[in-house]
Amino acid sequence: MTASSHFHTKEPIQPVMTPEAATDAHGEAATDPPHLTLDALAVDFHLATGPVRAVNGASLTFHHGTIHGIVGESGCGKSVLGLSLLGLLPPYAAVTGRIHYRGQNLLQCRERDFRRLRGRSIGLIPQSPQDSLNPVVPLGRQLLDALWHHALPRSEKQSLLCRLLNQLGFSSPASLMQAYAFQLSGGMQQRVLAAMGVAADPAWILADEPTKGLDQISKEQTVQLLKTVTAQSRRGLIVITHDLPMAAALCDQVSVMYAGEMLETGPHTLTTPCHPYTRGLLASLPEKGFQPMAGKPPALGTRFTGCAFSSRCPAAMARCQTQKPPESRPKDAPRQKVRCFLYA
Ligand SMILES: Nc1ncnc2c1ncn2[C@@H]1O[C@H](COP(=O)(O)OP(=O)(O)OP(=O)(O)O)[C@@H](O)[C@H]1O
Ligand code: NI
Repeated sequence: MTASSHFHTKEPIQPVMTPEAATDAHGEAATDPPHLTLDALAVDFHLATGPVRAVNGASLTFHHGTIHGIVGESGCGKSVLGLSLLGLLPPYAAVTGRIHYRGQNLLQCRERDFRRLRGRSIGLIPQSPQDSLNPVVPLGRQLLDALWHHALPRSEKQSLLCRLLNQLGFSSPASLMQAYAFQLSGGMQQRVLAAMGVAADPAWILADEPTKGLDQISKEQTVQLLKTVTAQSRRGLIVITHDLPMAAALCDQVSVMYAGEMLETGPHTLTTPCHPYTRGLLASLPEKGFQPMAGKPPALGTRFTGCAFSSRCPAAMARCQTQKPPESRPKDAPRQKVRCFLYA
C-alpha cells in the first residue's frame, strides 16, 4: 500500500462539478442559498413496547455555508434527526412537521426523488468505516458507486476521484483505488468515507459521530478534514457528535438536543452556555471538573407538558413542570436561542 498515511491538504478541495450538481432535485437552477429548515419535526416509532418519540417538535435552520453541530446525551434523537434529513428512517417511523429545502418539503418527497437528493444534495459521511466500507470490494469500486447518478464516462469518474483523493491527502490515488479497506489505517478509512460523502459535490454533508473510536491524532485529522471539505463556504456541514471539544473546535453553530427537543442553539453554545442543561453537559467534561449531572434523561415514551429537563434542572421553577418554555434570546447573549424560562 503506497498511499500516504500523512494527512495534509495542498490546495482547497475543488468541486467535482457537473452541470447536474448545480441544479436541485427537480432540475431547477439553484439561486437562493440552499438552507435546510426543520419546522416542528417529530419522529415517532410505534413499537410493541409502546410509542417512542425520538424527535419532539424540532424547529431549526441549518444555514448553508456553515458548520452546525448537534450534541446531546446518547439516545436523545440526534441520529434519528439526521436520518430524517436523508429520508433513511425505517418505514414504521411516523414523521410529521416539515423539512424545507429549495422550495420543497423533503418529507413529501417520493423515494425516487430522495434517492436523487442523497449524495447529490445531501451527502453522508457515515459513522464507522468498519460498518460502511465493504471489506471484499476494492475501494475504487465503492468510490465509483458514490457517483452512480452522474452521466460521466467511467474513465472521467476515475480521474475525478483521483483528484479528490489527492486533495484529501492520498499521494497515490490509483493504488488506493485498487486496495481493500483492511489495508488502510482508521484515519485513512475515514478519509475514504469523506471522499465518498463529497464525491458528488453535495450542497450539504451530514457526518454522524465522525470521531467516534478514533485516537486523539486521528480526531484532529478528522476535524481538519471536515473543515477542508466544507471550505470555501460552498457547502454546509451538519455534525452529530458526543464530542463537545470537537464540536467547539469545528462548528459555527451548535444545537443541544435533549429527549428529542432542541434546548439551545447558537454560536456560543459551548463557550458561554445559557441553558442549565448545556451548562451541566459542559461541567461533566473531565477537563471542566467532571461533575456528572444528577439523574437520567426521561424515557422517550414520556409526554411532557413542561420542560423535558425540569426533573433534573437545578434552576427549575414551578411552571417548568407544567408549561413548555418558549424559545427566547437571552438579553446578554442575543445570538443564542434558548428554551428556558430563565430567559423568557
Ligand atoms: N429504528 C429504530 N426503531 C426504534 N427505535 C429507534 C430506532 N432508531 C432509534 N430509535 C430510538 O430513538 C431514540 C433516539 O435514538 P438516536 O439513535 O437518534 O439517538 P442518538 O442521540 O443518536 O444517540 P447516540 O448518541 O447513542 O448515537 C432512542 O431511544 C432509540 O432507541
Ligand atoms: Ni447517534
